[in-house]
Parts: sequence; C-alpha cells; structure tokens
Amino acid sequence: MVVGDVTTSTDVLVIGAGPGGYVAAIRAAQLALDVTLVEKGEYGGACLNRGCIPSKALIHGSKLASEAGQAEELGIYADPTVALDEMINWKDGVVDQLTSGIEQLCTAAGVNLLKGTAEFADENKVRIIHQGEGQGSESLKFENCIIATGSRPIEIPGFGFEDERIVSSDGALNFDTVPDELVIVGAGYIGMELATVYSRLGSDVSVIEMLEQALPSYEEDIASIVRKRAERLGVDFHFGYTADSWAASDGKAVLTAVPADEAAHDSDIELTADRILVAVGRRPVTDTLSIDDAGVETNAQGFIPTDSTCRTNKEHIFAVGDVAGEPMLAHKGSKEGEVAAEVIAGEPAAVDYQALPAAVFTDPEIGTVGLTENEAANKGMTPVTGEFQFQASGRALTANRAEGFVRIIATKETERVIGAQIVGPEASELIAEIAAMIEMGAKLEDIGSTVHTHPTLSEAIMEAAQNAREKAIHRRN
Ligand SMILES: Cc1cc2nc3c(=O)[nH]c(=O)nc-3n(C[C@H](O)[C@H](O)[C@H](O)COP(=O)(O)OP(=O)(O)OC[C@H]3O[C@@H](n4cnc5c(N)ncnc54)[C@H](O)[C@@H]3O)c2cc1C
Ligand SMILES: NC(=O)c1ccc[n+]([C@@H]2O[C@H](COP(=O)([O-])OP(=O)(O)OC[C@H]3O[C@@H](n4cnc5c(N)ncnc54)[C@H](O)[C@@H]3O)[C@@H](O)[C@H]2O)c1
Repeated sequence: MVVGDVTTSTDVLVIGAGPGGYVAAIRAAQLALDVTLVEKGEYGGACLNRGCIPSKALIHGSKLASEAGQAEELGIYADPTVALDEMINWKDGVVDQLTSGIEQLCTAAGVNLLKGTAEFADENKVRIIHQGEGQGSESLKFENCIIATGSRPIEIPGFGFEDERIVSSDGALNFDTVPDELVIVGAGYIGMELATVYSRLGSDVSVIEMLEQALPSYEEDIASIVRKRAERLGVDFHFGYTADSWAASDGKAVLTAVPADEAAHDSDIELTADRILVAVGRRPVTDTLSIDDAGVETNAQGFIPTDSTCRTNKEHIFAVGDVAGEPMLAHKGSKEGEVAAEVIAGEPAAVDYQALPAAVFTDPEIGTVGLTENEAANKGMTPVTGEFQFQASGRALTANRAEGFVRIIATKETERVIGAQIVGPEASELIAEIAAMIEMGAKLEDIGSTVHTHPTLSEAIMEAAQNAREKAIHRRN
C-alpha cells in the first residue's frame, strides 16, 4: 500500500532491480500481489549496465572491426579505424534503451518502484535510505521479501580500483582509448571475453591465470580451442601465475606475478601495462544489508543458501540471482526470480537446474548445458557420446569459421539426452535447442530424426545426435 509518496507496507518487497529482482517483481505483480521494488542504482543491475549487454555490444563492435581487417582471403581489403569513444557511445545507447524499458515494464505491471538503499531493521521491516543530501530514510514493512542484491567484483589486495590504471570489468567497459598494453588478471569468463574485445581492437593483451588453463571451469578440449584462437589474435598467456603487486613507472603500471605453484614455475614475471583489468571473480552483495538483523544466514563466502524454491532459512525471505550462489548468470537469476514470486503466490514452483545453459561469448563461442561425459560417469550413469566437427559443416565453412565441435551426451540405456557442449560459431544460440530437448526429456532419436534446415550450423546438432547412435551420414571415423 502506498500512502502519498511514503510506502508503509507491502506484500512482497524485492531488493535489487537486476535480472533476478525485476523479473521477480513483475511475476509477483502478474500474480496480483502488492509488490515494491527498491533499487539503489540503475534498473537492470549489473547485467544491463555493467555486464552482459555492454560486454556483448563491445564484442560485436570489435568483431566487425577485426573481421573487416582480416578478410583478404575473401578478396576484401580494408583497414578499419576504430573510434572507441563512438563505439562506447553506441553501447551506452543500447544500455539506455534496455534499462528504460525495464522501468516501463515494471510500472506497466503495477510494481511500486522506490529509489534507495534497503537495509534490514528486523525480519519484517527494512529502512530505505534515499540518496542525496537531506533525502532521509523511511521504513517499510513486508510480508515476504526477495533479496536480489547481486554481486560486485573481487579486489585483490594491493590492486585497489582507486588508481585509474587498475580496473574491474566496470572500468574496462568504459575505456577512453584502446590501451596499447592491457594486462588481464584471470582467464575466466570476463578475462577471456574482454581479452577477445581488446585484442581485436589492437591492444597487446597479456593474461595471467593462476590455474594451468584458460576457462578452467570448462573441459580442456573446449577451452583450448578458444585459447588457441586468442593466441592467434595476439593474446599472450601466462598460466600458473598469480598477480602479486604492481608499481607505477613512467605513467604505466608494472605488474609482478609470482608462480602459483613453485614446483611448476621457478621465477617471477613482470609485465608492463597502460591498464590492468582484475577479473578474478565476483562476491555477493550481502555485507551492506544488515542481513543479520533479519536473521538470514549466509555461508563463508557471503552467499545466501536457499532451497529449490529459493527460500532462505527464513520461511518468508527468499534469495535469487548472484547473491544466492553460483552459477552467476543472468538467466539463472531470472528463473529463480520467477520461481520465488510463484512460491510466494502459493503456486507449486521449484527451480530445476538440469537444463540451465551457459555461454561464453569468446571467439569462437562456447555453449554448454547439462552434464559432461565425466560428470555423468561420476553420477554412476553410463554415458554415450556423439560429436560433430564444424570442419564438416557447409555453413561453418561458408562463414569461414569452421573450428570447434558439437558434443551430445545421453544415457546409454535410455538414450535420454543429458548434456551437450558446443564450441564454435554461434554456440551461444545453438545450445538453446539442446536445452529445450533436455527440458522436454528428449532422446537422441528426437534430435537425430528432426529434419534441420540446410545449410545451417544447427545441422551439426542433428549429426552429433545421429553419431551417438552410430547413424551419422557425414562422419569420418
Ligand atoms: C562483464 C560481465 C559480463 C557478464 N556477461 C554475462 C552474460 O553474457 N550472460 C550472463 O548470463 N551473465 C553475465 N554476467 C553475469 C550477470 O551480469 C549476473 O549474473 C546478473 O547481473 C545477476 O543478476 P542479479 O539480479 O542477481 O544481480 P545484479 O544484476 O547485480 O543486480 C543487483 C541489483 O541490486 C541493487 N542493490 C544491491 N544492494 C542493494 C540495496 N541494499 N538496496 C537496493 N538495491 C540494491 C544493485 O544496485 C543492482 O542493481 C556478466 C557479468 C559481468 C560483470
Ligand atoms: N558469458 C557469461 O555468462 C559471463 C560473462 C562474464 C561474467 N560472467 C559471470 O561473472 C562471474 C565473474 O567473472 P570472472 O571472470 O571475474 O570470474 P571467473 O570465476 O569466471 O574467473 C576468474 C578466474 O580468475 C582466476 N584467478 C583467481 N584469482 C587469481 C589471481 N590472484 N591471479 C590470477 N588468476 C586468478 C581463476 O582461476 C579463474 O580462472 C563469472 O563467474 C560468471 O558467472 C558470465
């Protein structure tokens, strides 16, 4: 209920308007609940303002520049000049369009929007602190609460973001000029996506990764295809090193990295850079919420443990998105937001993560869903696997991008599809077909006998499924 401009109580309070929170708020309003969404910053959260959308815009812009400059094989001779400020302005325009759309969607759905920072006063009340001098605060009572406060970049000791030479992804999505030399600490999602962007735009990029491979959460044969392509773009990798310290020198930053395992590497390395991007993971935003005052438990890393209905240890308080733990993906947060709202409205909802896809927007892309062959075996299943190499795909060859493969995993006895990994062109889009198949409980035959348009990249999925059944037409083995 809203009295004048002071909200005094609400059925559902949602804290944070990122992909977890705004989706939860809209679904709760659709279910006829009285909903208040409080946001301290910009609508759309990290994803729209500092994450998915701006990074994908720069990935697209840098791809155009790089492909135009490297098309001699096709008889195209061009030497594109990149005005980074214009590319960033275009990216900001895309972000503005999407974030204002979210505000409109919430309003149209009947969500009460409040600007301010929420802090728990007790387990049924928050204080909302309004920004700006003299703006004061108000109290808001709630029946149910959905915490969707997201995450922020982890800082390494000694690499504070106060100096303009040291940046998180927030800074690296808004450089004034393309750095001549860029050092990236961490070869995970952000490190590899932004290494792709800046190597394509002409930076000398070096990457320091403490483990022995890029994208260590992915299988080696997948990650190595992306790493090799990055090396061809000029990226220099230093595996098995951790960033230790940096010092200013002639306006630049000189970073010292030390061996993560002294048995594997015996000496330190020094790298000079105009900018150092620290991309070593993100931590949940639970430390600024006075969460103890609500009695909500957090784990050692600060994440809020939840059950399959997104409920915390408190019956009426839910947590969704990055704040509720890995994987920190926008679509995972949105799904959890929908489920939390439906549970509050009394619907029998729960999150099922078996068909949750993930994508890395590198060059080439990676798309995965479900189990790997090893994970299936570790769960006591007997997996059967089918692969198809893009080298044999007419569409991949005509796009001049034929590296990578599709791999589909099914159970041997039932042939039910349980996972897939794709590395190659448009992998982020292709993986959706297999996610849908897993969601529907499809078998290899369902995919393999579905006629796919020719010539398309999606034929590779049909061929991989047929290969698992030893029925592929275009197989070489
Ligand atoms: C560079 C980068 C690229 C990414 N690319 C992708 C991608 O391609 N695909 C993908 O799936 N994921 C991607 N991610 C991850 C994705 O951005 C997150 O998983 C997603 O934003 C999480 O959504 P969320 O709603 O949980 O939190 P957030 O988006 O972080 O939103 C939380 C919101 O809560 C607000 N808030 C926090 N505390 C308070 C408070 N006390 N009171 C009021 N408001 C508060 C914040 O201001 C923020 O707006 C990327 C992340 C980064 C950094
Ligand atoms: N395409 C996408 O969906 C996408 C894109 C970007 C970000 N994200 C999300 O954002 C999160 C954060 O991304 P991220 O890249 O920061 O984290 P990440 O967990 O993906 O990768 C961090 C990397 O840094 C390495 N590392 C950690 N400490 C180090 C140190 N001191 N020195 C050298 N290496 C070190 C780790 O081994 C790891 O490989 C991801 O987990 C992901 O969920 C998703």
